[in-house]
Amino acid sequence: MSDSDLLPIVIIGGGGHAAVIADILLRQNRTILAVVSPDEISHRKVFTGMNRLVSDDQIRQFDPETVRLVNGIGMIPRSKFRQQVNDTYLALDYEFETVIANEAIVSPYAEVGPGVQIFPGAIVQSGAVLGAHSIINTSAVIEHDCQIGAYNHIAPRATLCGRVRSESAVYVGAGATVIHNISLAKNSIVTAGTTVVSSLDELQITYPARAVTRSI
Ligand SMILES: CC(=O)SCCNC(=O)CCNC(=O)[C@H](O)C(C)(C)COP(=O)(O)OP(=O)(O)OC[C@H]1O[C@@H](n2cnc3c(N)ncnc32)[C@H](O)[C@@H]1OP(=O)(O)O
Repeated sequence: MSDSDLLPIVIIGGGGHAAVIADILLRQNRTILAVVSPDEISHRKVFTGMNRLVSDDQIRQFDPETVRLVNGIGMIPRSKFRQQVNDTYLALDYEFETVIANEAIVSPYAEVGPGVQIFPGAIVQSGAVLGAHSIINTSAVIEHDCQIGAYNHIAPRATLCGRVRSESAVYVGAGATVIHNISLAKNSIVTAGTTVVSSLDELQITYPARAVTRSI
């Protein structure tokens, strides 16, 4: 597919996550038709000159065959909102663009699902599989043969070592390390900064060890 075949984009959301995505897309010379945000977006320079739509309903003015959507809503632990937005528009036959920053390193031997977003500095190694609509945030590392489920968020500088497997809607916080061969079940959460050395069950959350300070 040549650049001219790429469809224009509508970004859903106007916050920080959307701003990073707009920046990535502009540097790839993509056309951004509109940013959907009930809130003002003009304080973020990257949106300068862009058309703002105030309501999700206005997306339907675009024929699904003529645009691609990008979900610019950041993922919050325990929130299903991001996924619900995708489900709504997928049911209406819209497709979500896969966004890979120029500054990300993605092995040609990795598989990247539809709607995945890979931010600058991220590394996805050979044999990794990224499930649909997952976010691989800034400088996250997905090592060889990891299998990441749909709607995961791997936050900035998190590292998944070799052959980590995650099911859907897993959240790995910033700077966390998950050692090799670990499984993270559906809806589990690794809090920021944690080193995970044993697998997590569904809806489990793991916290890092903390230094204890007391008077001596
Ligand atoms: C571009 C971007 O910015 S993307 C966003 C990146 N952001 C992140 O990665 C942060 C993700 N968030 C986290 O990791 C959070 O810690 C959460 C939301 C998962 C915490 O979840 P909760 O279960 O609600 O934890 P809660 O806030 O109730 O805290 C429980 C205890 O754990 C502690 N705690 C929570 N998170 C952490 C953490 N990451 N490291 C150390 N201690 C923590 C709290 O201080 C609290 O301690 P206390 O009981 O002694 O008071």
